[in-house]
Amino acid sequence: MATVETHLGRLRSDRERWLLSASRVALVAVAGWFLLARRASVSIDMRTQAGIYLFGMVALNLPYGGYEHMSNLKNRGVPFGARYIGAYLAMVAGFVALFFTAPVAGLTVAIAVAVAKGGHGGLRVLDTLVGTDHLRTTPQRALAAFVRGGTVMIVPIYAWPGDFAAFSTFMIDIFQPGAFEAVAPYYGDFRVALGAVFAAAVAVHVGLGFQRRKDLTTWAVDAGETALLIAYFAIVPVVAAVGLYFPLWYSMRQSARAEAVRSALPDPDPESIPSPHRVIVAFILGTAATFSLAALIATLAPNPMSGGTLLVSGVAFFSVFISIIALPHVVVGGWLDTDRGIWYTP
Ligand SMILES: CC1=C(/C=C/C(C)=C/C=C/C(C)=C/C=O)C(C)(C)CCC1
Repeated sequence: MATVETHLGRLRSDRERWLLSASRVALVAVAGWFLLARRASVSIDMRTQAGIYLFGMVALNLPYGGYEHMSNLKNRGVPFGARYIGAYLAMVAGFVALFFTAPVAGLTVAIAVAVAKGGHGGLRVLDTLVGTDHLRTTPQRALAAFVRGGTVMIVPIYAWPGDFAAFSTFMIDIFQPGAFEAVAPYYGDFRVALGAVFAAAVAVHVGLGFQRRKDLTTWAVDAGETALLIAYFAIVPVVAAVGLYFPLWYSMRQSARAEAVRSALPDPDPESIPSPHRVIVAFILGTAATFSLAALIATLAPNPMSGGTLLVSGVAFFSVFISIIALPHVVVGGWLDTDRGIWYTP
């Protein structure tokens, strides 16, 4: 039996506490390993990084996304499910069209999706499991989400410019070979300007949170985790860093949040629990739709092997693909569905 303690008005079980701690320990361990490796002049090559990314994102993180949809759509009736899936597919189609017609804009949106997902998802974990009393207004919450999510992409844009630009090129080349060249000369200035905006955002977020805190712990956990994420993305090479962040941090913490939400609700009516065969059919249909979409994009795109080798091209292709299916996940499932969306917090 998990012991339950009241913390800032929230309920946390041992398992939820364990998952939060495990996500922090995992990031510290990965960053520590890369720090030691660098000191010992051991560098990991791009093939290994790409293998880590694909394992983390495809084998570990993708199934978690499927689970989020399943639990979100469970028992919500056919009209709701149809509207949700309709809106979802419309956004997917729009984003695919954007990549084909304006891939630089497509890449920009993909980066924004990763920031939004890490940021808003992370904020909801804090809401449920830690407390966010230090974040009083909507603009302050938006700033908190920007800072948390910004660690995932903005810190690597600054800390790993070579690899970031190379993979940006591969992602764009899938659709229009050579199109990155038009913006490549601005990367250096953009990197410095974005880095400065981000540093200012972090300072304001941490400072304002301290000023408005009710309880020092909540603010300290937020500030400490922000510092951990910044250090992690600055130390760990970008491809391995992103590939491990989503399964080890994002999904692990969301599953702790989902557990807390579930245990805060009354026990479900046994009649409303879907039968195993419906769950299995839904999972298979979801998997088939996901893989068919990937196959369709790979078939239609002029240059799906833009990175040259299988693993490097796989990272570029999967990053485009996961962003395409994650955009409606964030907008439809996360922002529009305020009743029981993917980041629902009671
Ligand atoms: C631009 C760029 C990248 C982009 C990755 C993206 C955009 C990942 C999106 C992930 C999402 C949305 C996951 C959701 O669960 C890499 C590969 C890190 C390499 C460096 C350059």
